[in-house]
Amino acid sequence: MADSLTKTAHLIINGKAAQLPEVREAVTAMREDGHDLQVRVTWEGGDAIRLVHEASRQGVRRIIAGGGDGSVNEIVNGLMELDEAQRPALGILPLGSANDFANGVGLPLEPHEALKSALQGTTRAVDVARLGDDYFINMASGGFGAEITTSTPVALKRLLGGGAYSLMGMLKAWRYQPYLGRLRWPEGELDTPLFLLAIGNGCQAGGGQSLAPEAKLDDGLLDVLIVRHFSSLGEMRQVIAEMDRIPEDGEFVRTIRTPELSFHGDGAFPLNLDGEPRRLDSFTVKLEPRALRLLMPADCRLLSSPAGAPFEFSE
Ligand SMILES: Nc1ncnc2c1ncn2[C@@H]1O[C@H](COP(=O)(O)OP(=O)(O)OP(=O)(O)O)[C@@H](O)[C@H]1O
Ligand SMILES: [Mg+2]
Repeated sequence: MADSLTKTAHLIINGKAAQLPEVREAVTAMREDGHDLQVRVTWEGGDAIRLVHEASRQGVRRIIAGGGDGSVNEIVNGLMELDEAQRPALGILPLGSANDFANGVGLPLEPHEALKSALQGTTRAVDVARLGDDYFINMASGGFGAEITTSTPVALKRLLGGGAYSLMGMLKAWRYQPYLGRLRWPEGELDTPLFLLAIGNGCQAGGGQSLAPEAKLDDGLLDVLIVRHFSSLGEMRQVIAEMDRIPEDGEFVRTIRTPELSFHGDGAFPLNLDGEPRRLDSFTVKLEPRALRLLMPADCRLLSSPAGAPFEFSE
């Protein structure tokens, strides 16, 4: 254990956040505690993946992602390109504006606590979702969910918070159209005009919106939220009421749990992977069960079984 604490960990940090005094202080404090923590800074998108590969070639077994959900997503993609046996464990130093994944997992947000938890915490194998060649660890949100998580998070907050009248006006002004397509999963299918689709490995997106409140990171299942298109204020009130309790089979809101889900649409469907925007006609999301070891506090609420094990080097 003492031996493992002296081994190198890499903090790969978004250049935007690298000079924050509290980050410097946290790194210094961890080094004073005896951790061999090296820092790598990104300049632009794509750097983090390259730095993950470099770290892995140097035999680094722990990588800490310093940044927001986009940085975590990029580092997860870098890690998933590596063979599972060589794949370093992932810790998170949340430095984004939303930090939906870190918040959902319940990771400490204060830099010193976050680094401490990453370097001294337990490691747990968690599922990672894959869509084509892209991985995501937290959530894919589609339809209105994708529009709002990229452009106007305020709108989703209004929907969930009950500001129906203003939202309905806004949707009309946008000439809001439903997304047509068919959802398929191993146990069923659904052909319905969609308002919002959320595919959760983690539980929240869009800056704290709990779209998959029951999601677990290690259950081999995606928690899918399907919200059917609505066209009147009365229907919207019903949607809002249902979003409040997220039923399994409501009039507009439906939830399913599945290891795999595909969507075949009539046109380009806006989709957001961990906050990164895409437009796709059709796609399939599959889980890679327990493919990544996450460094986290032992009592994480997103795990289906409670106890974690202290980080051990496998070599
Ligand atoms: N030095 C840099 N300056 C600006 N952008 C960068 C830099 N390095 C990397 N990036 C890009 O910034 C993107 C977003 O960063 P990140 O997710 O860390 O912050 P954020 O968007 O503020 O966080 P959140 O998604 O939690 O709100 C990354 O995916 C990466 O492509
Ligand atoms: Mg799950």
